Amino acid sequence: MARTPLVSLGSELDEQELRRYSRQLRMPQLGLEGQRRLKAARVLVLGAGGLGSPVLLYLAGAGVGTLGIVDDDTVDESNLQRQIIHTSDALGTSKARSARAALTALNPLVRVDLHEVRLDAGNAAEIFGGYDLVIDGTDNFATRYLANDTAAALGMPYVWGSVLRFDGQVSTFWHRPAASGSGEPGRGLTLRDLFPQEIVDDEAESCSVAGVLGPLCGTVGSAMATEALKLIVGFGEPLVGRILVIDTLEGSYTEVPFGVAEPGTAESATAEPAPTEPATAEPAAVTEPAATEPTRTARPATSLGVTELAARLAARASGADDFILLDVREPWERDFAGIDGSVLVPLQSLLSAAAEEVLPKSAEILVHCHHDTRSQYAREVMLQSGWQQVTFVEGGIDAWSAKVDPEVARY
Ligand SMILES: Nc1ncnc2c1ncn2[C@@H]1O[C@H](COP(=O)(O)OP(=O)(O)OP(=O)(O)O)[C@@H](O)[C@H]1O
Repeated sequence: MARTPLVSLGSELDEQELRRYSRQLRMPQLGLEGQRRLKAARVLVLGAGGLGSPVLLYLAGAGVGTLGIVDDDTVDESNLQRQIIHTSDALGTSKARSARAALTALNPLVRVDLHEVRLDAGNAAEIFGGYDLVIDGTDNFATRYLANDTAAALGMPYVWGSVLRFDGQVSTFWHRPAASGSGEPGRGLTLRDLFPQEIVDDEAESCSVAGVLGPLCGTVGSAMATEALKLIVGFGEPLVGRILVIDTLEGSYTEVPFGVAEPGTAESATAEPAPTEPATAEPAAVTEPAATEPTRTARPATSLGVTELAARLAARASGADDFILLDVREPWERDFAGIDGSVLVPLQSLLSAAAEEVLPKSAEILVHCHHDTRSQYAREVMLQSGWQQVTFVEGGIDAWSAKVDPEVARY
Protein backbone atom coordinates (compact mmCIF):
# COMPACT_ATOMS: atom_id res chain seq x y z
CA MET A 1 0.00 0.00 0.00
CA ALA A 2 1.30 3.50 -0.84
CA ARG A 3 1.85 5.65 2.24
CA THR A 4 2.76 9.27 2.79
CA PRO A 5 6.54 9.54 2.27
CA LEU A 6 8.59 10.91 5.13
CA VAL A 7 10.93 12.91 2.89
CA SER A 8 10.23 15.38 0.04
CA LEU A 9 11.64 14.94 -3.45
CA GLY A 10 15.36 15.61 -3.89
CA SER A 11 17.01 16.85 -7.10
CA GLU A 12 16.79 15.00 -10.43
CA LEU A 13 19.01 11.94 -10.83
CA ASP A 14 22.01 12.07 -13.16
CA GLU A 15 23.19 9.24 -15.43
CA GLN A 16 25.56 7.79 -12.88
CA GLU A 17 22.77 7.60 -10.32
CA LEU A 18 20.39 6.03 -12.83
CA ARG A 19 22.97 3.31 -13.50
CA ARG A 20 23.89 2.75 -9.87
CA TYR A 21 20.36 2.44 -8.55
CA SER A 22 18.87 0.77 -11.63
CA ARG A 23 17.86 -2.45 -9.86
CA GLN A 24 15.71 -0.64 -7.33
CA LEU A 25 14.44 2.03 -9.75
CA ARG A 26 12.72 -0.79 -11.65
CA MET A 27 10.33 -1.41 -8.81
CA PRO A 28 7.35 0.93 -9.17
CA GLN A 29 6.95 1.16 -5.39
CA LEU A 30 10.34 2.90 -5.34
CA GLY A 31 10.94 4.28 -8.84
CA LEU A 32 12.51 7.61 -9.80
CA GLU A 33 10.55 9.60 -7.25
CA GLY A 34 11.43 7.20 -4.45
CA GLN A 35 15.10 7.44 -5.36
CA ARG A 36 14.92 11.24 -5.27
CA ARG A 37 13.41 11.01 -1.79
CA LEU A 38 16.25 8.73 -0.70
CA LYS A 39 18.72 11.24 -2.12
CA ALA A 40 17.20 14.02 0.00
CA ALA A 41 16.90 11.87 3.13
CA ARG A 42 19.04 12.41 6.24
CA VAL A 43 19.28 9.32 8.44
CA LEU A 44 21.04 9.20 11.79
CA VAL A 45 22.47 5.80 12.82
CA LEU A 46 23.31 5.32 16.49
CA GLY A 47 26.21 2.91 16.92
CA ALA A 48 28.50 1.60 14.17
CA GLY A 49 28.56 -1.87 15.72
CA GLY A 50 26.80 -5.16 15.03
CA LEU A 51 23.50 -3.60 13.93
CA GLY A 52 24.84 -0.27 12.67
CA SER A 53 27.20 -2.04 10.24
CA PRO A 54 24.56 -3.63 7.98
CA VAL A 55 22.21 -0.67 8.43
CA LEU A 56 24.85 1.80 7.22
CA LEU A 57 26.05 -0.38 4.35
CA TYR A 58 22.56 -1.01 2.98
CA LEU A 59 21.45 2.61 3.34
CA ALA A 60 24.60 3.87 1.61
CA GLY A 61 24.14 1.26 -1.13
CA ALA A 62 20.53 2.36 -1.60
CA GLY A 63 21.57 6.00 -2.02
CA VAL A 64 20.36 7.67 1.19
CA GLY A 65 21.84 11.13 0.64
CA THR A 66 23.08 11.91 4.15
CA LEU A 67 24.06 9.41 6.80
CA GLY A 68 25.02 10.50 10.30
CA ILE A 69 26.96 8.15 12.59
CA VAL A 70 27.07 8.49 16.38
CA ASP A 71 29.73 6.33 18.04
CA ASP A 72 32.52 7.13 20.46
CA ASP A 73 34.16 3.69 20.43
CA THR A 74 37.16 2.18 18.64
CA VAL A 75 37.32 -1.06 16.67
CA ASP A 76 38.24 -4.06 18.80
CA GLU A 77 39.31 -7.46 17.46
CA SER A 78 36.25 -9.08 19.08
CA ASN A 79 33.99 -6.76 17.02
CA LEU A 80 35.04 -8.14 13.64
CA GLN A 81 33.02 -11.37 13.93
CA ARG A 82 29.82 -9.33 13.33
CA GLN A 83 30.61 -5.64 12.77
CA ILE A 84 31.07 -6.17 9.04
CA ILE A 85 31.67 -2.54 8.12
CA HIS A 86 35.09 -2.67 9.84
CA THR A 87 38.18 -4.59 8.74
CA SER A 88 41.31 -5.80 10.49
CA ASP A 89 43.19 -2.72 9.20
CA ALA A 90 40.93 -0.53 11.34
CA LEU A 91 41.74 -2.19 14.69
CA GLY A 92 42.18 0.44 17.38
CA THR A 93 40.81 3.30 15.24
CA SER A 94 37.56 5.23 15.57
CA LYS A 95 34.51 3.17 14.56
CA ALA A 96 32.81 6.23 13.09
CA ARG A 97 35.81 6.97 10.83
CA SER A 98 36.30 3.36 9.89
CA ALA A 99 32.61 3.17 8.93
CA ARG A 100 32.82 6.37 6.90
CA ALA A 101 35.80 5.02 4.94
CA ALA A 102 33.84 1.87 4.07
CA LEU A 103 30.71 3.81 3.11
CA THR A 104 32.58 6.27 0.94
CA ALA A 105 34.33 3.39 -0.82
CA LEU A 106 30.96 1.74 -1.40
CA ASN A 107 29.10 4.85 -2.54
CA PRO A 108 30.96 8.16 -2.92
CA LEU A 109 27.66 9.89 -3.73
CA VAL A 110 26.58 9.62 -0.09
CA ARG A 111 27.54 12.25 2.46
CA VAL A 112 28.62 10.82 5.82
CA ASP A 113 28.64 13.06 8.90
CA LEU A 114 30.34 11.91 12.07
CA HIS A 115 29.40 12.51 15.69
CA GLU A 116 32.26 10.90 17.58
CA VAL A 117 30.69 11.43 20.98
CA ARG A 118 28.81 9.45 23.56
CA LEU A 119 25.13 10.22 23.00
CA ASP A 120 23.76 11.75 26.19
CA ALA A 121 20.94 13.98 27.39
CA GLY A 122 23.09 17.06 26.76
CA ASN A 123 23.71 16.48 23.05
CA ALA A 124 20.90 14.21 21.79
CA ALA A 125 18.35 16.85 20.73
CA GLU A 126 20.93 18.93 18.89
CA ILE A 127 22.32 15.93 17.00
CA PHE A 128 18.87 14.48 16.17
CA GLY A 129 17.67 17.88 14.97
CA GLY A 130 19.72 17.58 11.76
CA TYR A 131 18.01 14.37 10.58
CA ASP A 132 14.66 13.00 9.37
CA LEU A 133 14.81 9.58 10.99
CA VAL A 134 16.82 7.77 13.67
CA ILE A 135 17.96 4.14 13.61
CA ASP A 136 19.16 2.76 16.90
CA GLY A 137 21.92 0.16 16.70
CA THR A 138 23.18 0.69 20.24
CA ASP A 139 23.41 -2.01 22.85
CA ASN A 140 22.05 -0.53 26.07
CA PHE A 141 18.66 0.56 27.38
CA ALA A 142 19.92 3.81 28.86
CA THR A 143 20.80 5.01 25.36
CA ARG A 144 17.69 3.46 23.79
CA TYR A 145 15.32 5.23 26.18
CA LEU A 146 17.19 8.49 25.62
CA ALA A 147 17.05 8.06 21.83
CA ASN A 148 13.39 7.05 21.98
CA ASP A 149 12.44 10.04 24.14
CA THR A 150 14.39 12.49 21.99
CA ALA A 151 12.91 11.17 18.74
CA ALA A 152 9.41 11.22 20.27
CA ALA A 153 9.83 14.82 21.47
CA LEU A 154 10.93 15.84 17.96
CA GLY A 155 8.22 13.77 16.23
CA MET A 156 10.80 11.69 14.34
CA PRO A 157 10.41 7.99 13.45
CA TYR A 158 12.65 5.81 15.61
CA VAL A 159 13.68 2.39 14.27
CA TRP A 160 14.77 0.04 17.04
CA GLY A 161 16.48 -3.33 16.94
CA SER A 162 18.07 -5.64 19.44
CA VAL A 163 20.15 -8.83 19.30
CA LEU A 164 21.36 -11.29 21.93
CA ARG A 165 22.63 -14.83 21.51
CA PHE A 166 20.37 -16.31 18.80
CA ASP A 167 17.42 -13.93 19.21
CA GLY A 168 16.59 -10.60 17.64
CA GLN A 169 13.78 -8.05 17.63
CA VAL A 170 12.89 -5.13 15.38
CA SER A 171 10.20 -2.47 15.60
CA THR A 172 9.48 1.11 14.54
CA PHE A 173 8.09 3.80 16.82
CA TRP A 174 6.68 7.09 15.64
CA HIS A 175 5.27 9.41 18.24
CA ARG A 176 3.97 12.84 17.33
CA PRO A 177 3.94 15.33 20.23
CA ALA A 178 0.86 17.46 20.77
CA ALA A 179 1.05 21.22 20.25
CA SER A 180 2.86 22.78 23.19
CA GLY A 181 0.51 24.01 25.90
CA SER A 182 -2.38 21.84 24.66
CA GLY A 183 -2.04 19.43 27.60
CA GLU A 184 -2.64 16.53 25.19
CA PRO A 185 -0.41 13.42 25.40
CA GLY A 186 0.52 13.34 21.69
CA ARG A 187 -0.08 10.46 19.31
CA GLY A 188 1.73 7.29 18.33
CA LEU A 189 3.61 4.65 20.27
CA THR A 190 7.08 4.82 21.79
CA LEU A 191 9.54 2.26 23.18
CA ARG A 192 7.98 2.94 26.57
CA ASP A 193 4.73 1.40 25.35
CA LEU A 194 6.66 -1.81 24.66
CA PHE A 195 8.70 -1.69 27.88
CA PRO A 196 6.61 0.39 30.29
CA GLN A 197 8.76 -0.48 33.29
CA GLU A 198 12.13 1.20 32.66
CA ILE A 199 14.67 -1.57 32.02
CA VAL A 200 17.99 -1.23 33.81
CA ASP A 201 20.91 -2.58 31.78
CA ASP A 202 21.96 -6.03 32.88
CA GLU A 203 25.59 -6.91 32.24
CA ALA A 204 24.71 -10.62 32.06
CA GLU A 205 22.33 -9.76 29.21
CA SER A 206 24.92 -8.02 27.03
CA CYS A 207 26.51 -9.48 23.89
CA SER A 208 29.94 -9.20 25.52
CA VAL A 209 28.86 -11.64 28.27
CA ALA A 210 26.05 -13.71 26.71
CA GLY A 211 27.32 -13.71 23.11
CA VAL A 212 25.63 -13.06 19.77
CA LEU A 213 25.47 -14.80 16.41
CA GLY A 214 27.10 -12.67 13.70
CA PRO A 215 24.61 -13.29 10.86
CA LEU A 216 21.71 -12.44 13.21
CA CYS A 217 23.06 -8.87 13.30
CA GLY A 218 22.80 -8.90 9.50
CA THR A 219 19.20 -10.17 9.63
CA VAL A 220 18.08 -7.60 12.19
CA GLY A 221 20.15 -4.75 10.70
CA SER A 222 18.76 -5.45 7.22
CA ALA A 223 15.22 -5.35 8.61
CA MET A 224 16.02 -2.00 10.25
CA ALA A 225 17.43 -0.58 7.00
CA THR A 226 14.32 -1.81 5.20
CA GLU A 227 12.14 0.04 7.70
CA ALA A 228 14.02 3.27 6.93
CA LEU A 229 13.63 2.86 3.15
CA LYS A 230 9.90 2.13 3.54
CA LEU A 231 9.31 5.20 5.69
CA ILE A 232 11.38 7.56 3.55
CA VAL A 233 9.79 6.52 0.27
CA GLY A 234 6.32 5.56 1.56
CA PHE A 235 5.94 1.96 0.40
CA GLY A 236 4.88 -1.14 2.32
CA GLU A 237 3.81 -1.50 5.94
CA PRO A 238 6.29 -0.33 8.56
CA LEU A 239 6.61 -2.29 11.80
CA VAL A 240 4.66 0.34 13.74
CA GLY A 241 2.72 -1.21 16.62
CA ARG A 242 4.33 -4.58 15.86
CA ILE A 243 7.53 -6.22 16.99
CA LEU A 244 9.22 -8.76 14.75
CA VAL A 245 10.79 -11.47 16.93
CA ILE A 246 13.48 -13.52 15.17
CA ASP A 247 14.61 -16.86 16.59
CA THR A 248 17.51 -18.19 14.57
CA LEU A 249 17.66 -21.51 16.45
CA GLU A 250 14.07 -22.29 15.49
CA GLY A 251 14.36 -20.47 12.18
CA SER A 252 11.20 -18.58 13.03
CA TYR A 253 9.97 -15.02 12.53
CA THR A 254 7.08 -14.15 14.84
CA GLU A 255 5.14 -10.90 14.67
CA VAL A 256 3.80 -9.66 18.00
CA PRO A 257 1.44 -6.68 18.05
CA PHE A 258 1.71 -4.38 21.06
CA GLY A 259 0.20 -1.19 22.41
CA VAL A 260 -3.30 -2.56 21.90
CA ALA A 261 -5.88 -0.56 23.80
CA GLU A 262 -9.64 -0.45 24.05
CA PRO A 263 -11.22 2.20 21.85
CA GLY A 264 -12.04 5.25 23.92
CA THR A 265 -9.38 4.71 26.60
CA ALA A 266 -6.51 7.09 27.30
CA GLU A 267 -4.11 4.62 25.68
CA SER A 268 -6.10 4.39 22.51
CA ALA A 269 -6.12 8.18 22.29
CA THR A 270 -2.34 8.22 22.28
CA ALA A 271 -2.06 5.25 19.93
CA GLU A 272 -4.34 6.51 17.19
CA PRO A 273 -2.76 8.88 14.70
CA ALA A 274 -4.46 12.13 13.77
CA PRO A 275 -6.30 11.83 10.46
CA THR A 276 -4.09 14.50 8.89
CA GLU A 277 -0.88 12.78 9.86
CA PRO A 278 1.11 10.37 7.66
CA ALA A 279 -0.66 7.08 7.17
CA THR A 280 2.51 5.29 8.22
CA ALA A 281 1.64 6.07 11.80
CA GLU A 282 -1.41 3.82 11.83
CA PRO A 283 -0.63 0.28 12.91
CA ALA A 284 -3.28 -2.19 11.86
CA ALA A 285 -2.79 -3.97 15.17
CA VAL A 286 -3.86 -0.89 17.07
CA THR A 287 -7.03 -0.26 15.15
CA GLU A 288 -8.01 -3.91 14.74
CA PRO A 289 -6.97 -5.88 17.79
CA ALA A 290 -7.54 -9.62 17.54
CA ALA A 291 -10.41 -10.80 19.70
CA THR A 292 -8.10 -12.79 21.95
CA GLU A 293 -5.70 -9.93 22.60
CA PRO A 294 -5.89 -8.44 26.06
CA THR A 295 -6.10 -4.69 26.44
CA ARG A 296 -3.57 -2.87 28.53
CA THR A 297 -6.32 -1.35 30.63
CA ALA A 298 -7.60 -4.83 31.55
CA ARG A 299 -4.25 -6.16 32.69
CA PRO A 300 -3.45 -6.88 36.32
CA ALA A 301 -0.41 -5.38 38.09
CA THR A 302 2.71 -5.30 35.96
CA SER A 303 5.19 -6.49 38.56
CA LEU A 304 5.67 -7.73 42.10
CA GLY A 305 8.61 -7.60 44.49
CA VAL A 306 10.55 -10.61 45.76
CA THR A 307 9.17 -10.29 49.30
CA GLU A 308 5.63 -10.48 47.96
CA LEU A 309 6.68 -13.44 45.82
CA ALA A 310 7.99 -15.22 48.92
CA ALA A 311 4.66 -14.65 50.69
CA ARG A 312 2.70 -15.93 47.71
CA LEU A 313 4.91 -19.03 47.41
CA ALA A 314 4.28 -19.77 51.10
CA ALA A 315 0.53 -19.34 50.54
CA ARG A 316 0.69 -21.60 47.48
CA ALA A 317 2.48 -24.29 49.51
CA SER A 318 -0.45 -24.31 51.97
CA GLY A 319 -3.02 -24.39 49.16
CA ALA A 320 -4.17 -20.81 49.76
CA ASP A 321 -2.85 -19.45 46.43
CA ASP A 322 -2.61 -20.73 42.90
CA PHE A 323 -0.17 -19.53 40.24
CA ILE A 324 2.78 -20.72 38.15
CA LEU A 325 6.24 -19.30 38.82
CA LEU A 326 7.94 -19.20 35.42
CA ASP A 327 11.72 -18.93 35.00
CA VAL A 328 12.67 -17.72 31.49
CA ARG A 329 16.45 -18.01 31.88
CA GLU A 330 18.71 -20.55 30.20
CA PRO A 331 19.11 -24.08 31.66
CA TRP A 332 22.71 -23.38 32.71
CA GLU A 333 21.56 -20.41 34.79
CA ARG A 334 18.86 -22.50 36.43
CA ASP A 335 21.43 -25.18 37.28
CA PHE A 336 23.49 -22.48 38.95
CA ALA A 337 20.71 -20.77 40.91
CA GLY A 338 16.95 -21.36 41.02
CA ILE A 339 13.81 -20.69 43.05
CA ASP A 340 12.14 -23.89 44.28
CA GLY A 341 8.79 -24.55 42.68
CA SER A 342 9.45 -22.68 39.46
CA VAL A 343 8.95 -23.96 35.91
CA LEU A 344 11.81 -23.39 33.45
CA VAL A 345 10.92 -22.29 29.89
CA PRO A 346 13.76 -20.30 28.29
CA LEU A 347 12.58 -17.06 26.69
CA GLN A 348 13.27 -18.28 23.18
CA SER A 349 10.89 -21.27 23.67
CA LEU A 350 7.99 -19.31 25.13
CA LEU A 351 5.85 -19.35 22.02
CA SER A 352 6.33 -23.06 21.33
CA ALA A 353 3.57 -25.65 21.67
CA ALA A 354 5.56 -27.40 24.41
CA ALA A 355 5.52 -24.20 26.48
CA GLU A 356 1.75 -23.97 26.31
CA GLU A 357 1.46 -27.46 27.73
CA VAL A 358 3.18 -26.44 30.96
CA LEU A 359 1.83 -22.87 30.96
CA PRO A 360 -1.94 -22.96 30.45
CA LYS A 361 -3.21 -19.63 29.12
CA SER A 362 -5.84 -19.45 31.86
CA ALA A 363 -3.25 -19.73 34.68
CA GLU A 364 -1.83 -16.79 36.57
CA ILE A 365 1.88 -16.58 35.70
CA LEU A 366 4.57 -14.86 37.74
CA VAL A 367 7.72 -14.67 35.62
CA HIS A 368 11.32 -14.08 36.64
CA CYS A 369 14.79 -14.07 35.06
CA HIS A 370 18.21 -13.00 36.32
CA HIS A 371 17.29 -9.35 36.89
CA ASP A 372 14.13 -8.43 34.99
CA THR A 373 15.03 -7.66 31.38
CA ARG A 374 13.96 -10.98 29.92
CA SER A 375 10.96 -11.35 32.25
CA GLN A 376 9.54 -7.97 31.21
CA TYR A 377 9.91 -8.89 27.59
CA ALA A 378 8.40 -12.34 28.25
CA ARG A 379 5.42 -10.67 29.93
CA GLU A 380 4.75 -8.44 26.91
CA VAL A 381 5.05 -11.33 24.48
CA MET A 382 2.78 -13.57 26.57
CA LEU A 383 0.10 -10.93 27.04
CA GLN A 384 0.06 -10.36 23.30
CA SER A 385 -0.12 -14.10 22.69
CA GLY A 386 -3.23 -14.87 24.72
CA TRP A 387 -2.07 -15.35 28.33
CA GLN A 388 -4.35 -13.30 30.56
CA GLN A 389 -2.44 -12.75 33.80
CA VAL A 390 1.34 -12.31 33.67
CA THR A 391 3.35 -10.39 36.26
CA PHE A 392 7.12 -10.04 36.31
CA VAL A 393 9.30 -10.30 39.42
CA GLU A 394 11.21 -7.09 40.06
CA GLY A 395 14.95 -7.66 40.23
CA GLY A 396 14.59 -11.38 39.41
CA ILE A 397 16.62 -14.05 41.11
CA ASP A 398 19.35 -11.56 41.92
CA ALA A 399 16.93 -9.62 44.18
CA TRP A 400 15.60 -12.94 45.55
CA SER A 401 19.11 -13.87 46.59
CA ALA A 402 19.82 -10.42 48.08
CA LYS A 403 16.53 -10.00 49.97
CA VAL A 404 14.93 -13.41 50.53
CA ASP A 405 17.30 -16.36 50.27
CA PRO A 406 21.06 -15.71 50.55
CA GLU A 407 21.65 -19.44 49.95
CA VAL A 408 20.79 -18.88 46.29
CA ALA A 409 24.02 -18.14 44.43
CA ARG A 410 24.50 -14.70 42.83
CA TYR A 411 26.14 -14.43 39.43
N1 LIG B 1 25.35 6.32 24.16
C1 LIG B 1 26.08 5.93 23.10
N2 LIG B 1 26.71 6.87 22.34
C2 LIG B 1 27.46 6.51 21.27
N3 LIG B 1 27.63 5.22 20.89
C3 LIG B 1 27.03 4.27 21.60
C4 LIG B 1 26.24 4.56 22.75
N4 LIG B 1 25.77 3.39 23.26
C5 LIG B 1 26.27 2.41 22.47
N5 LIG B 1 27.02 2.93 21.48
C6 LIG B 1 27.71 2.19 20.41
O1 LIG B 1 26.84 1.22 19.87
C7 LIG B 1 27.62 0.15 19.34
C8 LIG B 1 26.95 -1.15 19.71
O2 LIG B 1 27.65 -2.18 19.08
P1 LIG B 1 27.58 -3.69 19.53
O3 LIG B 1 26.25 -3.95 20.11
O4 LIG B 1 27.95 -4.54 18.37
O5 LIG B 1 28.62 -3.83 20.74
P2 LIG B 1 30.11 -3.36 21.05
O6 LIG B 1 30.02 -2.45 22.22
O7 LIG B 1 30.80 -2.83 19.84
O8 LIG B 1 30.81 -4.73 21.41
P3 LIG B 1 30.89 -5.60 22.73
O9 LIG B 1 29.53 -5.48 23.39
O10 LIG B 1 31.18 -6.97 22.28
O11 LIG B 1 31.97 -4.99 23.54
C9 LIG B 1 29.03 0.27 19.91
O12 LIG B 1 29.92 0.60 18.87
C10 LIG B 1 28.90 1.40 20.95
O13 LIG B 1 30.06 2.20 21.02
